[in-house]
Amino acid sequence: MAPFWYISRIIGAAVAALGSVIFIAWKYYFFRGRRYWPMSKPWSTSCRGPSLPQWKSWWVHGEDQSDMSVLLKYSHDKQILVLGLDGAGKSSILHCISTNTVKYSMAPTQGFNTVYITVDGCKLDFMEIGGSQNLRTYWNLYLSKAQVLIFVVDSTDHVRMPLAKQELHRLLNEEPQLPLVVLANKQDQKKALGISELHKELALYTINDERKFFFMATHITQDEPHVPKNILDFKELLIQLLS
Ligand SMILES: Nc1nc2c(ncn2[C@@H]2O[C@H](COP(=O)(O)OP(=O)(O)OP(=O)(O)O)[C@@H](O)[C@H]2O)c(=O)[nH]1
Ligand SMILES: [Mg+2]
Repeated sequence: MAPFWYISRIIGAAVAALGSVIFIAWKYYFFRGRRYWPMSKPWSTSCRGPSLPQWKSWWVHGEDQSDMSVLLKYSHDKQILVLGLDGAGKSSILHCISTNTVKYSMAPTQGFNTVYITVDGCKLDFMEIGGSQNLRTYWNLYLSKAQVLIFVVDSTDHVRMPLAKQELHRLLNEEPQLPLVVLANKQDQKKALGISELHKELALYTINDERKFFFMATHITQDEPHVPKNILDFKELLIQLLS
């Protein structure tokens, strides 16, 4: 009986050890291909999965809102919502403007992706929500807290242009006053639609006069050693718009 008990203890320990190894391997596999910029960087946070972002500066969550110091703490932050279909280039653009380096994002944003920049003591918080179909249902939830909506379009995606238009106008109907910047991205590509074509395809002529509206061509090419001028212009526009 004793050897059997001894062997069963050894098997039990082996199964536990194997379980740990499988768990570690699974964690490694799950996080290895993430699109998010490393968590160690102070300007970036991100989250996976279906849970909604708990972004403190996005709304004063879980704090006593009657306390004026709390309100003051967040009053200088500007929230910028970055949306657009999957693959449009949202993460790549955010990386570029927050780090001043050019690098394509490596994997689709599975949840949300936040970065910030500080300009003259004012913090600009960017929140990208992934553009895949399941995440688009969350887009509306963040509109009311945003000071500006950036909508990024892949200018080469002719097939999904009607879908991009539909999603954009759905958002615009929700917030008729919210300032809007549409970025016609991937303009480095030969098959990219031009600005006037996109203006028509996206029915941007229907945007009402009450809304502040800007339409810009952008591209990020990894071959270029420096941040493209169009991205710097976009950053400057945002600073002007929010100051
Ligand atoms: N040629 C070209 N490719 C670009 C440009 N911007 C982004 N890309 C490419 O498009 C891919 C998708 O870009 P992302 O930044 O991940 O797109 P996204 O909008 O964040 O996509 P989701 O996170 O899935 O919603 C990148 O991996 C790049 O390969 C651009 O201006 N020009
Ligand atoms: Mg992304």
